[in-house]
Amino acid sequence: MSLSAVASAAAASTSLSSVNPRRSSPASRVPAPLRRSLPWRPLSSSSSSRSLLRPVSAMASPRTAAGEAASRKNLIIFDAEEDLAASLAKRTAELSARFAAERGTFTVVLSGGSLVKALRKLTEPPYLEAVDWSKWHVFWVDERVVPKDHADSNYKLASDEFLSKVPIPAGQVYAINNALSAEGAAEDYETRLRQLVKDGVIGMSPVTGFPKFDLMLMGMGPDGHVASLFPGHPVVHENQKWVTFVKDSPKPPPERITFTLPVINSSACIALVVTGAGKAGAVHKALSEEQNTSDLLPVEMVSLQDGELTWFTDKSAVSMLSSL
Ligand SMILES: O=C1O[C@H](COP(=O)(O)O)[C@@H](O)[C@H](O)[C@H]1O
Repeated sequence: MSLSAVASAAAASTSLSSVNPRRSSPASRVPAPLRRSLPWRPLSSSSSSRSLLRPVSAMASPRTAAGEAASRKNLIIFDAEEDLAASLAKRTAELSARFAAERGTFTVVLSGGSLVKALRKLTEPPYLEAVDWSKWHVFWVDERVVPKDHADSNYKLASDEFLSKVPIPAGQVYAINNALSAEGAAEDYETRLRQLVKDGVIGMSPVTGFPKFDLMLMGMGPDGHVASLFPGHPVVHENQKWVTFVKDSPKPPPERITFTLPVINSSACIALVVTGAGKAGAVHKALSEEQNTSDLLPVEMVSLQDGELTWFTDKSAVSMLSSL
């Protein structure tokens, strides 16, 4: 798929998005080559370097359950990682202002990995001065059970690249207790989350009964894993606990704690940052229409009950999506 194909898909859909979907199916108005396998309806295309797309209503698809009607999914494709980072910073700052005004706090959940570098523009003007960092409460969607100064620590990565550069109060940064076993650290983290819900720092989803974080900033591995929920691992199906653990992660280090899918899926907003050709296969499986519901990757199981999931991608990551 060339960029021009993406751009023309976006151009086609810009006019489509003005059509009332109740009167006319957007998909039926897409030019024939795009129609058959175009699950995403572009919202706008303000420049050749960006395409903003939203799934057609049918994308809420057979695999979604009742109650997910309020969920929204967007796909943004950037020419350059620099543009992605700028857009991610802008979106995060907007959400920070919105939730701080609405709730008095902004609960932000970080992953490790490549996501962290994409946050760098938040540490620069205008965001460094404009964001009310005193409202931020920071959590990890997954963490490796290693010392905080270990090269594999997601805390260390975030601290070095992001948290040390912005004035979030230290008491509002919730690292795991790495002195405990994986099981103990998961239990301890869940206990602390429950207390923060009682204290009114973290909201609760009235729909799911799980905590509702304002924004999860997450990456995805080349195998389609999110957090430390790996394909085929039984913890992917955990539906009671808020936080669980693995001791046999296929990606080192083996011992980790992770939010469970019900918690991830109760978020108000998720920004899923996925770049590079190495992730194109998982992106294709997750976003193409040819979905096999019996063999879902963890990323395919990310489906917000009542919130907005936005994929921040680049051309390489979506290069196997023939529908664009
Ligand atoms: O192990 C992990 O991997 C994923 C993906 O990392 P990436 O470098 O491929 O983006 C990350 O989201 C997760 O937090 C981390 O523990």
